[in-house]
Amino acid sequence: MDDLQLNISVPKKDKKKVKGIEQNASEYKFVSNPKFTGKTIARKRPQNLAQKNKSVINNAHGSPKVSKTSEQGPDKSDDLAAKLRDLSENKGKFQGKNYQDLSDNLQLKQKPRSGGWISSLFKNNPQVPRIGQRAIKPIVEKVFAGHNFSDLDIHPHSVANLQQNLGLKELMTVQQNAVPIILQGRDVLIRSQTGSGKTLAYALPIIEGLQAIRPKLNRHDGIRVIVVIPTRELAVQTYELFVKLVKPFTWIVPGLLSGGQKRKAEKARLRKGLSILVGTPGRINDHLRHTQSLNFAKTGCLVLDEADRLLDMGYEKDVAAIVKAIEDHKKAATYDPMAMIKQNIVKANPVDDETKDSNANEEIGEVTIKKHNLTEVFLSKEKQTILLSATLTKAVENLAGITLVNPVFVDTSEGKAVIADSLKANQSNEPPKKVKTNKDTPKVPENPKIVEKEQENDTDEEKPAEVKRGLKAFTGLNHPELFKKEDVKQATTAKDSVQNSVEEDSDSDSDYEYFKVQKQLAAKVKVVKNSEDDDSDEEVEDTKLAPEVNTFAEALKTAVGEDDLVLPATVNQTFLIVPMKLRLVTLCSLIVEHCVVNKKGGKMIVFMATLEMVDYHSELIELVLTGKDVKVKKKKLEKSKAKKRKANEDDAEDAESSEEDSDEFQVDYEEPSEGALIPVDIEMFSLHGSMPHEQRMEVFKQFRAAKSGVLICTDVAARGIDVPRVDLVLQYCAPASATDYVHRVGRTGRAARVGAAVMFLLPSEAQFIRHLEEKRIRLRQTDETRALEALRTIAPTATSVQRAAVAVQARLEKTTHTNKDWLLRASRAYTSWVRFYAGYPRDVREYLDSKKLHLGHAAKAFALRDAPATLARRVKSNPTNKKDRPSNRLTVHEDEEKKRPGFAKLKFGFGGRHINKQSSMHTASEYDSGLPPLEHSQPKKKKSK
Ligand SMILES: Nc1ncnc2c1ncn2[C@@H]1O[C@H](COP(=O)(O)OP(=O)(O)OP(=O)(O)O)[C@@H](O)[C@H]1O
Repeated sequence: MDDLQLNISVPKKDKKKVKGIEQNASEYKFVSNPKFTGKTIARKRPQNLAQKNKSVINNAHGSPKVSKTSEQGPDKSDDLAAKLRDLSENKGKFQGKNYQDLSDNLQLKQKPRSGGWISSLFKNNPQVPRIGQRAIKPIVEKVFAGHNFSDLDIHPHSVANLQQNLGLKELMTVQQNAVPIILQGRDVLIRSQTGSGKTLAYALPIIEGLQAIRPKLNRHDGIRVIVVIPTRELAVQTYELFVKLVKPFTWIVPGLLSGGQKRKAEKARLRKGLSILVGTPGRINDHLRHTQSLNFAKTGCLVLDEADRLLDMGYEKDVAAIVKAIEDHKKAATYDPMAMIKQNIVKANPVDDETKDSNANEEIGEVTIKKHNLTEVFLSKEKQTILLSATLTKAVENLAGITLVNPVFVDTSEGKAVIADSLKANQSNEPPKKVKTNKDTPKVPENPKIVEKEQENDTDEEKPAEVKRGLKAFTGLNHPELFKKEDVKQATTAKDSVQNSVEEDSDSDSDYEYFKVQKQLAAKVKVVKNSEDDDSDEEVEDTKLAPEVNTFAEALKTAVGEDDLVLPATVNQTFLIVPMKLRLVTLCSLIVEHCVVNKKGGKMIVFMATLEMVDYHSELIELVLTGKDVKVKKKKLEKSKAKKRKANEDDAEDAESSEEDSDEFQVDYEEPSEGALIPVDIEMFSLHGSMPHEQRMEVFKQFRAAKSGVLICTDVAARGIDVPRVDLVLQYCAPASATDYVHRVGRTGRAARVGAAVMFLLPSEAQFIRHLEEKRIRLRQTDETRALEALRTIAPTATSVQRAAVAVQARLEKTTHTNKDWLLRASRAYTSWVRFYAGYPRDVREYLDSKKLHLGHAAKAFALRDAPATLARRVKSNPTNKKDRPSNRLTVHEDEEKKRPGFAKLKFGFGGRHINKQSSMHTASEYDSGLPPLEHSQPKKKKSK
């Protein structure tokens, strides 16, 4: 263990360096050890060394003695004057206490028996490397399109509502490109950068499609739209947008199912009826299993927002189950009076195209409102699917291949496929086009109306039957009434033959497999149909109809293969290399600088790795910087303490030993010479996935409303959330992937606003920048020498930046060592981070290598003074430290499976439960959706004889 202890001594040969620092005390610099190898550099301190090295000893009478070390210093008189001033300012503070004067002039003292290891904040730090910038040309996106909402073919009430209630007039690029296509009822995959207005790009046409349904919808008509979203906060935000958009159309009712809430209330809401359902996949699935009134027979549109996240969080089964439920419910809905009436009317009054068009439109005053194809989709048994994300992955490509039929790919980044249409290639019978450069990009008419018109022609005139069949691969085959009789016959024959061939080797338990089979089936049926239509042209038709060989597939493949990431050009991206020991004080400094010094009223988000880190850091920083005690959190803590006390009645003995432990941590601490820190007014917030639902929602609401403040959070806040006025994103812990980096940074600089993003890296992590550069992300290194300057604002009596930093660190450590609770929280945060660090995904592990961590220095970054092994033992041995396991939304009991007839069975996990193998260790608890928790199996009691 010796090699993990921290060194407090100053070896003689280092003294020159120390003096050098003292000389330039005003010019702050990280002191580095140039020979740092990333391995342990500290050594055990001989017990008596501290005494020998005391430079300023304040004896019981307060008379300062100057040590040899300081005598040798060239700026002796200055230094002495500073010390004398300190002494007069802090009269009496040092009575009877011993302080060392090392490189940073101040040291914390600790009882030798609690490990006896203390370290200097500025000593033995590894050198901060300079990372030059490579010539990377980031991809840019034009955010605004230069058109207005009134240019779209949408209801004037919607245009007015957007302007009056949302303050929106000009269209964003993604909206201009995507709205007309969605109004066409086409399946779409949309990729555009963070904060580019994707939510409105799908919500607006959906409302447009729904409001045109006549007779008007009512809430009992069933759920028409399902929007699946990975996190609760994003679900709430999206739901709120729908609420705003339906203002002019009060008969459309949006609803929210987001987990964490009482099932009973949600059930009641579902019974009352909804037109649009926004929810997290786990919760929707939960209701699918337990709520009889939830029915998707009328669902005409499915939106999968943050599609890549939905998949990499292990939600793919939930998503597949929802898609399948829509399919099953539609299939099961044999009696549909509205559809029958509509069909009969059509049969009785065959009309020509012109009359049909005029019937389809409605007159409002002098304006004629067009009925779009999407409205027809809502009235049929078909379904439109929309996938969205700012980042694409192979998994999204697979999902698109499985769920989208004859889709359109909208990518708004420069030089990419603006619109790649799977039907366009088929029509022209041209080989698939390359979409890498502007030159090769499929031509898109500038006016969205033209796009719409062209597509109308494509679908309505040239290939209506094909579109009808192809567009809805899953629903069409199961709803023969949509086809002519002969089509049905062929479809059924083809279906049978494909089904037979596939059933043998398919995994009938897997929803995902089910969709693959369905997709194959749909493609094969199309081929069969066409070969019968024209035998001689078989080969050509085959190529034409295979959805894989088209512009869409090529464009998507290229986009995924290139793996380039796009960030708003308005965000100034930088990184700061901070030695481990200085991380916490540097964080405090940046918070003070951003919220107090530079921009009064700055609003920032700080991303940390684990929920334990979030809890601990937010409370600690709030207490140290503002002096405020967090009452709510304390209450929560007391509650959980009481609960634990009840549960552990027989822990009296352990409690006693814990008391002893806390004694051990009563550090002989005194304020450093700088005296008390000046409290500043900063509002702190914290957010993570394991917080109680109400608290989580309240924090989100408060932070959104706040004019300034700091939100410390995990990646639960990295996706989609749109908090106004966030002007700085700070990544305190490196992200698990370049994609996560993009989404975290994307919380600022939204809708073309200016923002800044800073990432903290350890010296050993510096090469992570190269990894980001490979994805065309370019960052600039910030000068670390100024990073701590803001601390002088809160420690104004400090004579140097270093002194201020030590004073803040001292206060942080003092707070952490006040009592057992604090220490446990710190230890938990520390161990959770170490564990997290060891679990970085393989492709970033070479840059974020846990073997290069200095665990002793890391303890300092958690304001701990104890050796890592002691901490780990403490955390492990404390019986009250057993955390409640987060409820696992991926677990479903077998008896629940049976509640909904026809619901697909999932694979068996341990102990008769179904467990999704792909649940990610990094995110599982963050995205809990409220399903019942795992029950711990009780060990069988031995029968007493
Ligand atoms: N036409 C518009 N003009 C101005 N602001 C807009 C417009 N459309 C949307 N916005 C605003 O842009 C912000 C970002 O929108 P949104 O949350 O939909 O982005 P996003 O692309 O979904 O981002 P992310 O990928 O991070 O989820 C929101 O504050 C929204 O109100």
